[in-house]
Amino acid sequence: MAELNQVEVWKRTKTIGIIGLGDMGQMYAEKFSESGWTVVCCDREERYEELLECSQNKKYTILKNGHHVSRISDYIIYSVEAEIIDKIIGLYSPSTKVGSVVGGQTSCKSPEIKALEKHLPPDADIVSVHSLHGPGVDPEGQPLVLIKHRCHNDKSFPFVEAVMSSLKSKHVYLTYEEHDKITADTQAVTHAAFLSMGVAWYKIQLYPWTIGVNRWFGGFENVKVNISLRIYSNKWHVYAGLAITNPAAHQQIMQYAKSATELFTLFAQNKKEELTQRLYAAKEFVFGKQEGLLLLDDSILEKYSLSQHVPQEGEETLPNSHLSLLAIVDSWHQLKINPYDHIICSTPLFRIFLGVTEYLFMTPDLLDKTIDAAINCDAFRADDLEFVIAARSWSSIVSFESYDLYRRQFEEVQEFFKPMLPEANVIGNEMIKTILRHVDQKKA
Ligand SMILES: NC(=O)C1=CN([C@@H]2O[C@H](COP(=O)(O)OP(=O)(O)OC[C@H]3O[C@@H](n4cnc5c(N)ncnc54)[C@H](OP(=O)(O)O)[C@@H]3O)[C@@H](O)[C@H]2O)C=CC1
Ligand SMILES: O=C(O)C(=O)Cc1ccc(O)cc1
Repeated sequence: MAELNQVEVWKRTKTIGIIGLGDMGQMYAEKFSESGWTVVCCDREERYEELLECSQNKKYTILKNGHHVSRISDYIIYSVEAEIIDKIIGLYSPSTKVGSVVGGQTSCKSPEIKALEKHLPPDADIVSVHSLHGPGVDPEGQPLVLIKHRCHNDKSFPFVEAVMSSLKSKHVYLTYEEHDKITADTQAVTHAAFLSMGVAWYKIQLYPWTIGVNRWFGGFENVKVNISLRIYSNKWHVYAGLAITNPAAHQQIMQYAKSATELFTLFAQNKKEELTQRLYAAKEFVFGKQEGLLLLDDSILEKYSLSQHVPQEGEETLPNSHLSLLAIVDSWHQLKINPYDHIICSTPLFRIFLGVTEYLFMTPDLLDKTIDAAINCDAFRADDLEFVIAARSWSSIVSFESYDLYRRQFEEVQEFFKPMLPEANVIGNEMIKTILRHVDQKKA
């Protein structure tokens, strides 16, 4: 990190440029300018007047387009859709200020780095970043990946670090290859699981929180519903981009669908012994060396329900087969991934997903009860079947690299849940805050 004096000099003399003033770009513009940096930004030129209008009380300046931003900025961040990153970098690169540093904020780094190498003038340095959380989460303490890719000037990297320190995030230093491998393991599969739950509920036309305590009730189910709806309240391109552009993610998502299919087949064939052996082997591989307190427990999640129903005495919740959670642990085992290795570079959603699977596998008797429910209780069979079909369908869409189908499937489900999204976001935010606080306390 640079000396304080040096940072103050940079703050007075350097300009930060942001191309793409969507959710993430806007968050960066606000945080950097609030910390005293000079920030200029733009979105598509058609939005210039509108953005000028609504940025009147802001500390950052709106410019007409990426050429205007690029020619005066010392650090330029491209914060646009992953699908168009090559095109946009190609468009504005000729205007890059001589000797500046350039990077991007897309969620998968190989295409971004390739585009920067291909289009930037050779005097520009390349440092890319990735905040591992959505725009609604406070960046303080969250992982922020910094990729020092090409630095002729030894001040370039400390300069970018100084800018980024405005976010108060935890800096994680990786190469772009390491970044993409890890985020395929963490983000892409996590999203595949919750996206598949959403499709399954949509296909059976069920708002899971509306059917009383009989099914989809309790802490686990709150996590599934809240996180799934949280993903569907975001923009489709964020999830499509990070899954489709990352080749490592294709393999992971395919394995997740395969694990879900194979476990479901064991349920349907009544093969309890085989199922038990397979899940215990996965448990040993993933959680065998875990000691100490669990990341999460069911009781802290119980209050975050979208349901208005107050449980009455004598009302019992049927045990769920938790296929979506069994399948993730099985796929970690099949791919020999230790999810704890990635916690340093993980998103809140991944930590929550790991927390609930850990709870399921490590709480005495819970896994056995779940296996028993999967084999002997058919209350969730139809839902599980829809889940398997949904997981396979997402896996095909991603491996065929179809942005169009991804968008159509995502938006169909988004439309179904639309009336509940604002409320789900409020509850989901509270749940995430509590969980993160809880996980931090346990880690401490
Ligand atoms: N949202 C999240 O949770 C996170 C997202 N990311 C990544 O950050 C990037 C941005 O995401 P996010 O902010 O959520 O997405 P948004 O869609 O909110 O923002 C992207 C913005 O870039 C604009 N844009 C498109 N073309 C141009 C152009 N030629 N010049 C200037 N602006 C342009 C888009 O306009 P238009 O909509 O009209 O196309 C849009 O406003 C993505 O690559 C995403 O993967 C990273 C971490 C978290
Ligand atoms: O936490 C998650 O997985 C999210 O859904 C938010 C998100 C989306 C894209 C990113 O590149 C980083 C974070």
